[in-house]
Amino acid sequence: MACLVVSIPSSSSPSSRLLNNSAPSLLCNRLFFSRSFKGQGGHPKKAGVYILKCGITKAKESSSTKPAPFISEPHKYFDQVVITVRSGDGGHGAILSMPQPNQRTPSKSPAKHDKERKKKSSYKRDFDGSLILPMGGHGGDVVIYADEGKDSLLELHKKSRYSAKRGGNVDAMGVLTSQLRDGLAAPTLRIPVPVGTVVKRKRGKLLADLAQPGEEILIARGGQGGISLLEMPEHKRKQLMALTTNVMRDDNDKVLVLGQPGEEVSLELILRVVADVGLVGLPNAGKSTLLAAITLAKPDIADYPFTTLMPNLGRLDGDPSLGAGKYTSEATLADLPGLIEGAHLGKGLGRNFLRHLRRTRLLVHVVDAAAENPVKDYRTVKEELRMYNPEYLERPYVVLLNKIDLPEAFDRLPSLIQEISEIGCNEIPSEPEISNEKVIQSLPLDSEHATTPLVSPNRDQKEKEIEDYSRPLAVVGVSVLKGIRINEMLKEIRAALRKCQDSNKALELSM
Ligand SMILES: Nc1nc2c(ncn2[C@@H]2O[C@H](COP(=O)(O)OP(=O)(O)OP(=O)(O)O)[C@@H](O)[C@H]2O)c(=O)[nH]1
Repeated sequence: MACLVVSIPSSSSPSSRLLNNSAPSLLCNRLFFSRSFKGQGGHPKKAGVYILKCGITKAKESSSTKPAPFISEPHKYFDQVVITVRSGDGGHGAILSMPQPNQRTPSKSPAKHDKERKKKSSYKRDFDGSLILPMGGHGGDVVIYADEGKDSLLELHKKSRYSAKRGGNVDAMGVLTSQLRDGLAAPTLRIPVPVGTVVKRKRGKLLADLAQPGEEILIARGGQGGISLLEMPEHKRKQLMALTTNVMRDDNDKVLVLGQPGEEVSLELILRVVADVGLVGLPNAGKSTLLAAITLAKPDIADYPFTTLMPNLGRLDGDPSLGAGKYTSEATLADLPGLIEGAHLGKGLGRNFLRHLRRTRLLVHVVDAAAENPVKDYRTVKEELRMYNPEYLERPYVVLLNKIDLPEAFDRLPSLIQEISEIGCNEIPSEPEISNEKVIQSLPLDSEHATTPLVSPNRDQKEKEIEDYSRPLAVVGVSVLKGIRINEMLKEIRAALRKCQDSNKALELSM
């Protein structure tokens, strides 16, 4: 039995979570673990080391269940993948000859002659009487479509090549008969991706933005099936060429008999979450708790930072007080992983996720009001948003001062509300500067991969400070965990959503 001694800083830290979660699944087939904690002087709970005892077991190799490829940092992969797709080759046609009249029978009975004539006339013919010869089947196309049932691109990492089937060949024994059919066309290979997936050629141009469920794009067209040719002795050719277009003239014609090859395309798929509202804040502020409190989503919640590794989505019901108009106040909320200082440069988990705010129309800042300096935290997040994309600061937003069930938060709530409400200028942009479409169009796709922050071409924006952008639409003290002032918070979020809708309508009218 071998002993593996591992120093684990804290049992609840992300690193130990990674160990707890991933190690057994990686190694259990071969090893077993027993874990004990040795603190200093044998005292439990003091700084020390974990001893992992591992031994080799005779784990059964399951032939049917292959171990899934290990994805060590799923958050880095859930929204981006490179795949290669190939459409199917076309099926082959055939080189055919006309059936020979039976030479052994010296004289044909009239009945037999009639039968043969009928047989000849039952060949498929075009409107001008020329023969239609069978073709090889069309190779399978490759289509990518937006499927509401998918929420990440993780699955596509398990398989990086997708090939459609080839078309069927003309099934012939070399002789033209009336039974000959075209080769079977191969089915289209349909690859589902989450709604909000952007499809690009690898290091190339944008092909599609599949922002609506069911939207699809034909990525690679299957190869065309080969045609069939009639092989004829020279002396009969003249007469037959009048009857069919596909009479062989020379060896080069044979090329047409082979099905055309399918196309191979390397693609980059990038997911941009589609949500109306983006929840932003430092790690541990309570974003996931908020999502779980007001929607049916079940995000991971824990008291250590970066519990959220991938954006979680939840659906906020419409406001019942609006009666029939309630459905206009429904919204999708996205809980993004916590941002930290330097997120726009890729620190923490930030940069990968900042792009998921692009399609949102309202931001909800969640601030831990019990933290040491909530105002500084709030500014940090705003600054990160500004550095990544200044247009994010032009979106309407609401600030939630969370955890007011804790006395340290509750006592300073009035002063915090006042201080945060006053950060920014009073004017609300006279014309709505952002619509989702406008934002998406204005952002170059290359910025997905840029290592430097995205800088708007607008010089004014570049020079603007946080104070130069508008103030929050509302600042609300709340405890999402204890359910304090939830209704007031929902009222403000819905009012802000309505405002966004109104300004989008105004924008549409002005265009
Ligand atoms: N006392 C109190 N604790 C809260 C409240 N809301 C959230 N928490 C706690 O704060 C911790 C962090 O909450 P999360 O919802 O995971 O925070 P998050 O902002 O999603 O964190 P990341 O995933 O790191 O971005 C958890 O232990 C929650 O129980 C609240 O209103 N009051």
